[in-house]
Amino acid sequence: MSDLPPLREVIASHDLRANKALGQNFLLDGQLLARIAAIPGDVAGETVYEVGPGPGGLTRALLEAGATVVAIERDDRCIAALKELCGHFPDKLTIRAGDAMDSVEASLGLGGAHIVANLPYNIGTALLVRWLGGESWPPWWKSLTLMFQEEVARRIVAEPGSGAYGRLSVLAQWRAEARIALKVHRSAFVPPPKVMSAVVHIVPMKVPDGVVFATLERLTQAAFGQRRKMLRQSLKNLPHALESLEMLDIDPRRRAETLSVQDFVAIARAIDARG
Ligand SMILES: C[S@@+](CC[C@H](N)C(=O)[O-])C[C@H]1O[C@@H](n2cnc3c(N)ncnc32)[C@H](O)[C@@H]1O
Repeated sequence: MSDLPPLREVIASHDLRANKALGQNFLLDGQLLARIAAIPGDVAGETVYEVGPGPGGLTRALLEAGATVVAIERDDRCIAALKELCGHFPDKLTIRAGDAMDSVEASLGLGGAHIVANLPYNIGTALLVRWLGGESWPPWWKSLTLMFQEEVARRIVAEPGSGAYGRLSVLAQWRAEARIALKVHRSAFVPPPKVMSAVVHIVPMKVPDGVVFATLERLTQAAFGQRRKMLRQSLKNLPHALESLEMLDIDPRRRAETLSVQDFVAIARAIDARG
């Protein structure tokens, strides 16, 4: 929208100096923001839930792509700036002031929404695990398009045998498809963070039968909590785990990082069948 003030002007007029404690690293490059907004596909007519809109750069890009946006922001200084944006997109933007960690998303009427966020790094992983968790699948969201530190993004999409493969890889990949959609150089942010970033795109897939999320969570926590140890050691306190390995013919001398996502699913299913 041509009559929108430049983001730098919004930041100056609302005195939005970046607050480190809130993980504030803003994106101001319109072309880059449009590329991120396009990652979920065509969002025209779709609802997008955005966490941490800040001065509203990504929010603008999503609105310009035709989405209806519900955004939650914790920093009151940003709320006034975002309210101005509402005036440019009547009925298309809803701003919630509050903490995304406390937000009861089910009450926001977000069913079928895409989640798109340049996340504050301190809460990114916790929110991701929450969105990936839950017994009901497919989830209420249609896709996740989330900015992480590149190292975390690599863990989410990692394959077995790599150093990055771990609990987050299994939780993200057992019933969803995860890929790195875009790498973002640290210099694209104001102020630049110390490390590089990447946008991960996650789409739900069919859930494997007979597996409970909580079991998979306990299993991956135990297995990767002591990732250098053999499974017979790391899983010895998890009820039914060692019998399940035996039943599945998985060598208990193996280490967690050598098991595929399907192996973890099979072990969790066998534990649940016994429990
Ligand atoms: C990395 S900045 C991204 C800002 C903007 N989306 C952009 O791309 O320029 C993260 C934003 O999340 C907000 N934030 C931090 N913790 C939050 C929380 N718990 N709930 C909601 N928003 C939060 C910050 O105030 C900040 O605006």
